[in-house]
Amino acid sequence: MAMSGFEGFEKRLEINFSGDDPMIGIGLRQLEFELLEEILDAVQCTVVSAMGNGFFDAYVLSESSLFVYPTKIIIKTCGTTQLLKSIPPLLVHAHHMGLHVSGCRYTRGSFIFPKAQSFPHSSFREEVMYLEENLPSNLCYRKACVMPSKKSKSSHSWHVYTASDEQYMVQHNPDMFTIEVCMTELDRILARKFFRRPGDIYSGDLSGKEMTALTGIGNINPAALVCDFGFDPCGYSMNSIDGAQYATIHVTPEDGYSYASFECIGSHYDTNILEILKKAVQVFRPATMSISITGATEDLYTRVRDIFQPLGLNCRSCIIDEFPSAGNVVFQTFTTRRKKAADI
Ligand SMILES: C[S@+](CC[C@H](N)C(=O)[O-])C[C@H]1O[C@@H](n2cnc3c(N)ncnc32)[C@H](O)[C@@H]1O
Repeated sequence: MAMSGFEGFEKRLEINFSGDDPMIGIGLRQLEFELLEEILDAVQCTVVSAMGNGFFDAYVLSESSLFVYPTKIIIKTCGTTQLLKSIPPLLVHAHHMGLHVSGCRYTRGSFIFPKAQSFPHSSFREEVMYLEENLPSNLCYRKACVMPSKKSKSSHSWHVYTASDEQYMVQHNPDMFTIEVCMTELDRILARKFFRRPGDIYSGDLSGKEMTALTGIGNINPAALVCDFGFDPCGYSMNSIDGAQYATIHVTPEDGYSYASFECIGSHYDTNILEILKKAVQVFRPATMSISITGATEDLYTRVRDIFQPLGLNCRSCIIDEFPSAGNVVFQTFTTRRKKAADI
């Protein structure tokens, strides 16, 4: 942990694969646990809890989450983890299974403690150089961009890198989108629910279950299965699985650098997703928030913006950029009325 505090803002890496393997129905899910541990070792985090269904496996990590689908892997890590170092061992193991990379997307917000990060995360420039050096040359459609929250010098930006090959451009499903919510300055009373009670002797699993119930996180999507973990003395992580779709929440409740994230994937035909998003934000009532949607339509990001107004969270900036194979990435920032737009 940084001397200054825990870095809640996550780095997120999604890698898509393709191949002629007859086992493609299982694909990356065949990876033995020891090999997953080896990949996570390079990142400097560990598995603390796991579950799966017919579609994918979901792991809660000591620093955020890992999702393994047959041809897609998503790793999200916070703190001072070195997420991009997962790429070389992951590509080696995938290659042994007859899978090759067809698409990659790396995203993150602005770190609260950027100086605490080490190689290859000391700057976005360094991250992009590392990605360029470690991804195969068939990913010829590449783009890196920092999306600011304001035209002037901004304190919060969304960093996006995408790379894909011809095949991924064809296979990519435009009906799906990813929502990444980063919340800071959490309501202090609500944040306290993510501290363990002094003297409790619960395991991380039991503590997580208690936090899920106490905070209302368990009601966000009653149809989903939840795997949760409560850290000691504070902090919380959960993954939920609902068919082929996941959602994940991570909480750093410490005052001064409180942070929570919510992420889910959705389909443009799924009308329930906005209600889920609204419920997730209400658990934390942040004073500042950013929402990034990859694969967004105008209808979707407008509706997302509008659901938060009744909660007192006003949209302060909205920036849109197009990425090959990822479609539109829309980055919106919000603050409560009591905060001035100049604060973000
Ligand atoms: C892993 S969790 C959730 C991370 C997530 N990215 C976030 O901050 O939203 C981080 C919280 O758990 C606390 N924590 C306690 N023990 C920890 C451990 N062994 N590893 C990581 N975090 C731990 C941290 O102080 C922090 O409040």
